[in-house]
Amino acid sequence: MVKARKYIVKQPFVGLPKREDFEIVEHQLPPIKNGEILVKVEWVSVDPYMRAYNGRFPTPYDQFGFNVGTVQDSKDPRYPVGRKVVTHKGWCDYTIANASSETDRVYKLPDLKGLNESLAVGAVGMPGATAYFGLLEICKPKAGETVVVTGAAGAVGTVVGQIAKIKGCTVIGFAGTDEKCQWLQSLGFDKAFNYKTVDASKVLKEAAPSGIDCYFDNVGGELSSIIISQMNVRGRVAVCGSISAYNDTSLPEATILQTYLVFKQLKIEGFIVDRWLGQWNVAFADIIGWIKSGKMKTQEHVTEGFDNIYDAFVGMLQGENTGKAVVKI
Ligand SMILES: NC(=O)C1=CN([C@@H]2O[C@H](COP(=O)(O)OP(=O)(O)OC[C@H]3O[C@@H](n4cnc5c(N)ncnc54)[C@H](OP(=O)(O)O)[C@@H]3O)[C@@H](O)[C@H]2O)C=CC1
Ligand SMILES: CCCCC/C=C/C=O
Repeated sequence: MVKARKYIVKQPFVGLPKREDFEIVEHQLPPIKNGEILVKVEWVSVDPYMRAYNGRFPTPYDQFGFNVGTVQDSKDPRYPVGRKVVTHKGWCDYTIANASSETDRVYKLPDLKGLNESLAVGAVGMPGATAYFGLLEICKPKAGETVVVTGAAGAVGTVVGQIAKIKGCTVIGFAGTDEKCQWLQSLGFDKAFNYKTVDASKVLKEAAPSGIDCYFDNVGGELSSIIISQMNVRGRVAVCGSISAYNDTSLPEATILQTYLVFKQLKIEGFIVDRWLGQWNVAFADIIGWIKSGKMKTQEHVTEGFDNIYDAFVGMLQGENTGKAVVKI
């Protein structure tokens, strides 16, 4: 019998999630059954969808999310003891997973070619696949075009901007501090602006005098409306998320964008990365290749310790992370 710990969400979040919305529960894991594996978790991911999806589930529920670990016991020959795996079993230190379960989402750790295993919840995990397919399949950027990405210094945004550079585009990012913006320019972004301090409309007119062709929207809100109002005819918008409003309790006032959508004939498409689940490995292979060849850089904001996952989560929601927010268990 293994003693395990996990985070339970006790009550619906109101505004920014509070520590008392969670409870850490210690429990005995039963012996594994046929088809199951026992996993020792080493890396846990904290992501915005854990906030955004909160209202979808009746409480209490186990906090879901991707993690990376090692198989300690196995009754599934595909996942022998010692095998490194990714699961969607969330914020826990030990867990039992079933690779045949859609919700457990077990898959073998990709061959990272010596890169850090934590990347499997970042650039070589769900956020990397989000950036890859959202940009390439929805925005379809062409060399020479101008791409704007918000949430640019985060897990998804850093990968979006760097893929757009690899594809020969001019890339403009928006992030929440001057330090993040300087770092984005060191990654090769042509321009990066602190959305908290600049006049976004003005800086965009200067940085993209010929207009914007593609917009990868991670944040929503007025910043997105300003960007969309400066797009070129037949521009493409990939709506990935709206983190600017995840903690809001009521919908903010909206700018009327229909005029721009019609006259500029824009294409706007929301997406969930699961749409390409069967092709995530294609994204991972390309991203690993770009990292290994030096064309793409990654950074992680690492929090240490199981007891600190809540702090890592709200820190990420408040912009403490540059790059991917992860927790080392
Ligand atoms: N559609 C899909 O399938 C998926 C969607 N997503 C979405 O992608 C987006 C980015 O996720 P991810 O890269 O994991 O997270 P990040 O690593 O970018 O972390 C979240 C960041 O959001 C920024 N932020 C917080 N509040 C605001 C605000 N009011 N306005 C603008 N930015 C804000 C902060 O950076 P800063 O300092 O710049 O403010 C913070 O660091 C989210 O909207 C998420 O929901 C993610 C994965 C899959
Ligand atoms: C279960 C993995 C899919 C996460 C999609 C995220 C959407 C919004 O943030």
